[in-house]
Amino acid sequence: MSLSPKSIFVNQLGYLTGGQKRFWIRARSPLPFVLQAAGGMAVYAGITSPAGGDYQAGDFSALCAPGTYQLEVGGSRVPVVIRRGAYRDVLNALLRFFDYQLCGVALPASEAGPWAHGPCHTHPAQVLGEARTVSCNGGWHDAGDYGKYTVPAAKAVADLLLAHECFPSPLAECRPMEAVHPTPHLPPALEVAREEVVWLLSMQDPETGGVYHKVSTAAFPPLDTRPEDDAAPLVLCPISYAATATFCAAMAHAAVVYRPFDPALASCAADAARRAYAWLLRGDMRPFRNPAEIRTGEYGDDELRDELLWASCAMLRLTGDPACHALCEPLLDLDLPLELGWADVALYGVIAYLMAPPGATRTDLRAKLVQRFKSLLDDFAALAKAHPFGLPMRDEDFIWGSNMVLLNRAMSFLVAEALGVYHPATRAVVQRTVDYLLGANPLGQCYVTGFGTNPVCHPHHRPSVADDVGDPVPGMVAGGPNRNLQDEITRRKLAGRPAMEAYIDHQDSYSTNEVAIYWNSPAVLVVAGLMEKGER
Ligand SMILES: OC[C@H]1CNC[C@@H](O)[C@@H]1O[C@@H]1O[C@H](CO)[C@@H](O[C@@H]2O[C@H](CO)[C@@H](O)[C@H](O)[C@H]2O)[C@H](O)[C@H]1O
Ligand SMILES: [Ca+2]
Ligand SMILES: [Zn+2]
Repeated sequence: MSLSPKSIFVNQLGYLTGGQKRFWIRARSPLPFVLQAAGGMAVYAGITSPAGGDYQAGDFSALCAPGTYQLEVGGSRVPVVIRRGAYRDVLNALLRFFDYQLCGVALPASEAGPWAHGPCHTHPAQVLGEARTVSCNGGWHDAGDYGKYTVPAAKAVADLLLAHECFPSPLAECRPMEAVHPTPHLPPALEVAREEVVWLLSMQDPETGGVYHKVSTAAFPPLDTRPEDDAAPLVLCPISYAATATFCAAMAHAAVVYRPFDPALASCAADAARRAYAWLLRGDMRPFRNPAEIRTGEYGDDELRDELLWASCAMLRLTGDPACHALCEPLLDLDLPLELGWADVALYGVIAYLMAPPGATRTDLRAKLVQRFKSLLDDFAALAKAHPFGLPMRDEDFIWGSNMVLLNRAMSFLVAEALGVYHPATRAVVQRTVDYLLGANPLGQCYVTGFGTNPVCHPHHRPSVADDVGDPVPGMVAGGPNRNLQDEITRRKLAGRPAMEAYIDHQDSYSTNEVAIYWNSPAVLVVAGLMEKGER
């Protein structure tokens, strides 16, 4: 049977010498395969085995010698690389993406290369419905738009702080855009995240401790608007429960992590967290809805007990205060979905509880949470076992931001292991996730801009569309397949496609091809974690 090279799916950045190495083909029956070293000598041979659906998988983990090989299967050949540090460059780019998203600062060509731009959105924002203005520039643009939203920012910050806490050494090799960060420079993930922490602090109302939901223009500007040309008035949208709770959690987390590196910032964050927590205990759990005159992203969320759970556990970790524990207990008893999303955040709460000083927590409750964490991973492992590409995903999980759903699940395994909760499936799930993200998927698509033999070239990302640079900003994770076809171009072009193929590399496909800070943030942790487990 002859195969087109387009039916052979590999991790397009390569494989770590000591790691698990697998490729996939679209074929119904097993096929022999050979790996040839430069010069054509066959150095490894095997036969594929059924992976589920129309897919076969070939495993060549036993081949560890670094090199560039030709994989020959079904009469076609594709290059395969095995090398130490195969993911070092992409990790660096995934982290530098946050610097490219910086708002209010000029990105010099010395750091940003051709994607340099002037300062943007430096004007103050008007508090909706009031004459008052607030200066809340800085921080990161959320995604392909220029809005800055507290709730997803909190996830992105938490992920980068957890990445630093769990895997500091792979991240130590990254190089943020130092020229745009103040001195003293911090470990890379903390250096990058500090900008968002400082911006978040500006989103808290000094009077009440409540936190504004977002700052944006009233509507999304046209796609070909450069950052520095987006001059429409900025509006600060009302304080919300979700913003205040996720802010509280992220600030409490930052207060712990930055203490040894930037004690002044840590103490500001601790104080802000306390005031936000006090607001929560007074505030009513009202979901945020966009005001009538505002048409940018809403980040609405009707279930807010998980945000209170996350805030309470993060405050417990920061303060050890038994009053926080009293609030954590009933919330931890609820059957809230253990996720790391922007709306479902309960697993951040469980992680914070398990990272709290043992003396501040109950041993039996810790044991119960470890058990719940383990069974969550068991469920993910069962999904991965049944999935042709070994992913902890069902078809219904391929939604808007499906790459984040997948990365969050891989992140769950890695953070669990960092907390001493081991699972036999961790290494395989994490490797398969990175293989999928970097090209081993039914579209042969590498979902990170600037990387792979088939990278994302046309992301829904205003700076990349508006500039006169051919290639998009590098290191951005695209949202990925979304079987719900939620934009006009996917409805027109992708009707009936299988879930994993409901993606199009087109700038107008905001529901499959946008980028977002909270899609890159789990990718930073997962790739760093894989490097930690393999060898760099
Ligand atoms: O596209 C990324 C963001 C760009 N900035 C504006 C934001 O509003 C936008 O966020 C996305 O906004 C989408 C539309 O509100 C969100 O999509 C929703 O995501 C839900 C799952 O989180 C799905 O169940 C639901 O069908 C889908 O509409 C998605 O999560 C969320 O990441
Ligand atoms: Ca929620
Ligand atoms: Zn800006």
